Amino acid sequence: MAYAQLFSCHFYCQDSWLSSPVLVASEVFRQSRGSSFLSWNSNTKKNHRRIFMNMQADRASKAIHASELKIPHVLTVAGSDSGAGAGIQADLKACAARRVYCSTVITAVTAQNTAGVQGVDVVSEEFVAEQLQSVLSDMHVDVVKTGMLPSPGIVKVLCQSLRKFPVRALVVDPVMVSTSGDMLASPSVLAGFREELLPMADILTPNIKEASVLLGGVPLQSVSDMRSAAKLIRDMGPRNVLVKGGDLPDSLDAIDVFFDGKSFYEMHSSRVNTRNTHGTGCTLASCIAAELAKGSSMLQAVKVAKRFIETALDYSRDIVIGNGVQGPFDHFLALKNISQSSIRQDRFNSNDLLLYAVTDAGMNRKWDRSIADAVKAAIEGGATIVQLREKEAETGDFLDAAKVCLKICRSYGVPLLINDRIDVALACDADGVHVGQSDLPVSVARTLLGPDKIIGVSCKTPEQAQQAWISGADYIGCGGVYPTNTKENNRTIGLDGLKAVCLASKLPVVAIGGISPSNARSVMEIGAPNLKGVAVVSALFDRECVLTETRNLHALVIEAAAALTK
Ligand SMILES: Cc1ncc(COP(=O)(O)OP(=O)(O)O)c(N)n1
Ligand SMILES: Cc1nc(C(=O)O)sc1CCOP(=O)(O)O
Ligand SMILES: [Mg+2]
Repeated sequence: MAYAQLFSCHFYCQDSWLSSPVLVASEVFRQSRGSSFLSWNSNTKKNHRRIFMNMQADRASKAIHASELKIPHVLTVAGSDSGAGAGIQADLKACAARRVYCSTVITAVTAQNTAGVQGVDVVSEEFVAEQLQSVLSDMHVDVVKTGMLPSPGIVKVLCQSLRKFPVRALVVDPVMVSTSGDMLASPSVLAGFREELLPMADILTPNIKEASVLLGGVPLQSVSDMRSAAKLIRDMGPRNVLVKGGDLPDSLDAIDVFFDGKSFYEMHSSRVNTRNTHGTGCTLASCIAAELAKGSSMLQAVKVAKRFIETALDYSRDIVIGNGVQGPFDHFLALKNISQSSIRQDRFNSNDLLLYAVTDAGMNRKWDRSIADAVKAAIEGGATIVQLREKEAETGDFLDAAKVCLKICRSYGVPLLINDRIDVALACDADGVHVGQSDLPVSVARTLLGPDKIIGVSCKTPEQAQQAWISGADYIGCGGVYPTNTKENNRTIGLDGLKAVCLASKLPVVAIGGISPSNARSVMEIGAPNLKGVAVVSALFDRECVLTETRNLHALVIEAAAALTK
C-alpha cells in the first residue's frame, strides 16, 4: 500500500505518464460508483482525503498494470553443467536467444566438461520441491521444460507441483544418458516417467537412444523404426512426440520424426559437420518451450526450434572451446565472424584518433584509385582510424566497399567507422559510426549498435559537446577548424571554437576541417588534453600519393603529440 501511495502522487501530477487514458477514465468512473464511494459517510476532510488517496493509489496500480509488459516465461527443471554447454546453462542461453524469460529449478549439479561427466551431486527432492514452490507460487510461468530428473523422488515432487500450479504446456526432454555416454538418471526413474510424467507432457523429445530405453531396449535403425517408436511412445501419454534422429546411422540429413497422434512429419535439416554439438538436445527442448510460451502451435514451435539448432551449429562449426571430443556451441550466433586478428582488446582507445583518415569517393575517382587501395595506403602511411564517408554511393556499393575495407582494416588492427549509415555499419559489422547533428541521434545509434561499437558525433558548440557525453558518444569530431572545400557550407569555428568544445566535454576530441601538414601542429598545440588528433580528407586523399602524404602528416602529429607530453 505504501508503495502504491508513493506512486499515486507521482501519477496524479503527471497524467501523461499513464499508459492508457481510456483505462484511467473508466477507472475513475468505476471508483466514483465503487467501494470507495460507498464508504463515504460524512463530509469530513479526513474522509475525503482518504478516499481521494485510495482512488489515486488504485489508479496508479491500475496504470502500472496497464503498462505491464508480459514476458513469455519458461521454467526449466534440469541439472547444471559446469562446462555450460548443456543443462540449465544451455536452457538459459536458448531462452535468452529466443527472447524469453527463463527461471531455473536445479535438480543436480554435474562436474562436466567437453570430455564427459566427471561427477554428479543430486539435489534432494525436498530442496527441488522448495525451488519449485518458490518459482511457481510467485512467477507466472507459461511453460515448464524438464531435463535431467535424476531420482524418482524428484519426478514425484515435480508432478505434484505441476498439479498444484498448472502451466500452459509441459515439454519433457527425457535426459537419461549424456551425449558422452554417461548415465544421468537411475533406471528407477523410468517407472516414474511412465506412470506420472509422460501422461502430463505436451511433448516428449527423446533421441534414438532414449526412445529405445523407453521402449525397453528395442534398437532403432531407420526412419521407419523412428515412426513406430513415436507411435508407441505416444501411447504412454504425451500428446506429441519428437524422436530425434541425429544419431541415426548412414543418414546425410538430420531427420527427426514428429507425431501428433494423427499425422507424422519428417523434419529434415542438413547435418552440420562440427564437433560442437554438446547441448543440442537441451537447447532444442528449450526452444520448443520458448516458442510455445510465445504462443506458437506445437508444430510451428518444433520447426522453429529445429531451424535454430541448425543455424547455431552452422555458426559455431569452427569455434574451439575445451579439449574434449564434443564442444559447446554458440547460442547467440555471434562468434562466427570472430577471428584472432579481429578480437580487439579495447572497445575504443582514444589514442586511435591521432591520425583519422576520412575517405572521399570523388577524390579517389579523380586520382583513379579504388577505395580499397586508398584505405590500404593511408593505413600503411600511419592512419590510426579510418572513416568511410561515401556521400553519393548506392547502398549496395557502399556495403561492398565497406566489407572490403573492413577486411583490410582488421588485418592491420585499425578500426573502421562508417559515416552516417548505421544500416551499413550493422550489415558489415564495422567497428562503429560517425554521425552529425542532423543524422540519426547518438542515443538511437547506440540502441541499434549496442554497447561495444564506437560512436563519434560532430560538435561545433560547447552545448553540443555536453550533450554528446550525455547521449553516450565515444568521441567528438570538432570543426571546421579551418575553411574546407570538402564539405559544402561548413561553418568554420577556428581554434578558439575547437578549444571551447574540448573544454566543455570529458570526451576525447578529434579536430577536422581544412587540416594539413601546414597547420596540424597549431591544432595539436591548442593546449586541451582531450584533443587527441586530427581528422583529414583532402590532405591525404586529394593528392597523388596517399602513402607519402599520410606518412608526412603522421610524423608531424606524432612529434606534436610527443612534445605535448614532455
Ligand atoms: C571525424 C569527423 N568529424 C566530423 C564529421 C562531420 O560529420 P557530419 O557533421 O555528420 O557531416 P558529414 O561528414 O556527414 O557530411 C565527420 N564526418 N567526421
Ligand atoms: C567531413 C567534414 N566535417 C567537417 C566538420 O566541420 O564537421 S569538415 C569536413 C571536411 C574535412 O575535409 P578536409 O580535411 O578536406 O578539409
Ligand atoms: Mg553526417
